[in-house]
Amino acid sequence: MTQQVPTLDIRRFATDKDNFVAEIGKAYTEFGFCGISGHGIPDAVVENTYQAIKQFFALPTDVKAKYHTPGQGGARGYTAVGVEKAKDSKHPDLKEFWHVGRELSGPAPHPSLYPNVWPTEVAGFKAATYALYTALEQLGNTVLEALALYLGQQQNYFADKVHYGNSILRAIHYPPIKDTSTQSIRAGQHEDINLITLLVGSNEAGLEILRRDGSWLPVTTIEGTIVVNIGDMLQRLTNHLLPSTTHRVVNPAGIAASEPRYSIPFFMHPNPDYVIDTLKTCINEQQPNRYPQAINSNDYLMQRLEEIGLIKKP
Ligand SMILES: O=C(O)CCC(=O)C(=O)O
Ligand SMILES: [Fe+2]
Repeated sequence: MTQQVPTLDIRRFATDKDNFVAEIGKAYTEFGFCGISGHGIPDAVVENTYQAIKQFFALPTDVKAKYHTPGQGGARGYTAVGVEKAKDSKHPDLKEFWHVGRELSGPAPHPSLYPNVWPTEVAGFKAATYALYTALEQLGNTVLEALALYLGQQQNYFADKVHYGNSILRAIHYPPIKDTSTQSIRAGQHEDINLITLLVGSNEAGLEILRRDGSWLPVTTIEGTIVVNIGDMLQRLTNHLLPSTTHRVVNPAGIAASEPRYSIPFFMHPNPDYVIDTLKTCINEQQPNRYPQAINSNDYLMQRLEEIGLIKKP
């Protein structure tokens, strides 16, 4: 039987907690990925965001370029095709994207929490995308509660570590592929940097994860499922108990190459001044601490953004 990334109904976290926690832990230790259904995010919240981002990406290149802020590593607003590449890859990804960050009600608790920019050309862009940001953050908090229990911590372990996290909603447009002889792919193989990623729109073909035997497994889920995967920060915190699984987005074959693809990952980050120090519950004689040196999460992020071409080395 071909293996599949499992899908779990998040409502069971309230009704069947112990089993749910065991099952989600098993899914992550095996795959680093899990589909989440029963999340209650209305279709309209997702659909409104897709409408808004499709309108934005359809704007002329020079209009979109106005929304790129130099020196921020693409943290907010627009990043053009050809800028981001996977770590260790020679070829840039075939994608452009827009980043929405946290809206702050007062002064920024950390300088990396930049203000958002919003495109004036698309009516309702902020309302639509920020509604999705908020909904995904809430779902992410619930997934982190389940993972905290799996890791032998209090359910609310992550709450005060993410409440002003520098989380980012990334709306991605992979344009139709005109040059089918290109060496680039839509998203070169990589691991996500953050704690967890919640991916909306993964029911469109193309996403694949790397299995331990070296094969690529397509992630196929039914519509409405949100795929949630572990990123490098959580892998590091858990001493690789929860693996940050390598994944990529491949170019479609044949006629499908002329179709665009859209997807919306939400990269959930800890507070920028949170220090990632390996959990004691994840260290033992068989699994000695791989990271005896703790690291500030914003410093870690900066190192990683350099590797993928989003910020220049100082
Ligand atoms: O587009 C997708 O399905 C995945 C994108 C992704 O892996 C990323 O942006 O980190
Ligand atoms: Fe990714």
